[in-house]
Amino acid sequence: MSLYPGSFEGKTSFGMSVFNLGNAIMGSGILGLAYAMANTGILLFLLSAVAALSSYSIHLLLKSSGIVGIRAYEQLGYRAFGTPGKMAAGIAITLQNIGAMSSYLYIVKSELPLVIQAFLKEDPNSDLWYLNGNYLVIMVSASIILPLALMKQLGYLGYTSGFSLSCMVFFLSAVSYSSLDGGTCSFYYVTLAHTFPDSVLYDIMLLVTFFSPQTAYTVPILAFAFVCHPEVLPIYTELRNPSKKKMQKVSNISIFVMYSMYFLAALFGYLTFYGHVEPELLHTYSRIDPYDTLILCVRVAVLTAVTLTVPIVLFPVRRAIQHMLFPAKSFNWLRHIAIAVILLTLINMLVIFAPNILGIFGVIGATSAPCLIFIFPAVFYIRIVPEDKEPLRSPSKIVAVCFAALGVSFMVMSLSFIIMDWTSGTSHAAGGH
Ligand SMILES: NC(=O)CC[C@H](N)C(=O)O
Repeated sequence: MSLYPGSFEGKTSFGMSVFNLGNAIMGSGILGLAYAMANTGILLFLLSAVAALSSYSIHLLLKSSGIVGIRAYEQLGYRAFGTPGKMAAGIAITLQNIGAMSSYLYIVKSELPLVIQAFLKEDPNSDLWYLNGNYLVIMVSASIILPLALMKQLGYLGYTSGFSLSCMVFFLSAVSYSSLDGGTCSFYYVTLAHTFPDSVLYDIMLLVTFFSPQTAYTVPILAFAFVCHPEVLPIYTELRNPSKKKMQKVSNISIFVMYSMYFLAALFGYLTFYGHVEPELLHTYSRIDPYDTLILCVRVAVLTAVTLTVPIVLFPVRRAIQHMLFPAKSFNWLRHIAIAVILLTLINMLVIFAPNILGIFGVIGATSAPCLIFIFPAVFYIRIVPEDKEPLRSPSKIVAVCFAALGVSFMVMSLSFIIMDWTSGTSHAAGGH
C-alpha cells in the first residue's frame, strides 16, 4: 500500500534507502571529528549521544509526517506554523547547505594546491598562481560545479553520491592504516613524548576542560556531522512499501553505520597526530610527507568527492529559495541560472575570506544544525500531533519539549562559547593552518 494513495508509489529498496540516507549524513563533518576529539576526552560519549538524539529526532519527523502525509521538511513547518514555519525551515536548510558547500569548497582551497604541487614537484613556498587556493576554488567552481548545477534535474548526479561515499571509505581506511603504521608517524610519537609527558594528567585535563571555551566547537562539529534531516522525508517518500517502522529502521542502520565510520575517523585521526591535529584532518597529513602516494590518492579521492557533492547540495537550496521567494511561479531558466550563479559567488567569497574551516563548522553547527536536528522536529511534532490524540502532558510530548529545550541550550552554549573564542584574541578559528 502506498503512503500517498493515488499520488506516488515509492520504488526504492530498503538497502538502497539505507545507502541514500548514509550519503546524506556523511560529509565534510568527518574531517573535523579528530580535531573535536583532541579537544575533549569525552568525544566518543558525545558522538554516541548525538547519534542517538539524531535517531530520536527522525522518529519525531516520521510521526508528524505520518499524521499529515507530508513529504518535505518545509511543508511540516508550514503545517505547524503556517508561512513563518515554512520560512524558518527554508532558511535553516539554506543556511545549513550553504555552510556544507562552503566547507566542501574550503577543502578544495586547502587540498588542491597540495595535489598540484605534488604532481608538478613545485616548491611549496613558491607563489605561482596555480598553487593559490583562492584562484583554484574560483576555477573549479566556474568550470566544473556551475555547469553541473545548471542541469534541470539532478539526474545522473544522484549516482555520484555513491562514488563520494566510497571515497570517504577509502579516506577512512587510509587514516586507520597510517595511524597503525608506526613508520609514518614516528615523528609525532617523538614530539608527543616532549609535549605530553604524562598522558594521564592530560586526560584529566581534557575532562576538566569539558565545559570550557576550548570545547566550543565540539558539539557544533558533531551536530554538523549528523545533519541529514531534510533528506529523511524525501527518502521516506521514495521507499518501497513504506511504513514508519521500516523508515525508522532504515534511519537507525544508516546512523549506526555512519556513527561507526565517524568513530574510527575520530579515533585514528587523533591517534595519528594527538594534540597536533588540525580542524581539517586531511590537511594535517601535509606535515608528514607531501609526496606520500597513499595520502596523495586520498586527497584526490576526497577532492573529487566534495567537488561532485557541491551541486547535489545546491539543488535543495535553490528549491527552498524558489519556494520562499517565488512561490507559485513555474520553471524559468533565467531564474534557475541566476540563483545558481549568485549562490556560487556568495559561497566562493565566504570560502576565500574564511580563515579556517573551523569557523564554518562552528557557525553552522551552532545555528542551523541544532534547529534542523533538535528544535524544529520537536516543535513541529508538538504542534502537528493533535491534542486529543496526545495531550500536551502526555509523556511523548513532554519528552519532545525537553528535546527542544536541549537543542536551544546547545545552541546558546555553543554560540556563546564561539563568540567568547572570537573575542578572546586567541581564537582557534582565526588562525590559519
Ligand atoms: N547537507 C548537509 O548539511 C550535510 C552535512 C553532513 N552531515 C556533513 O557532515 O557534511
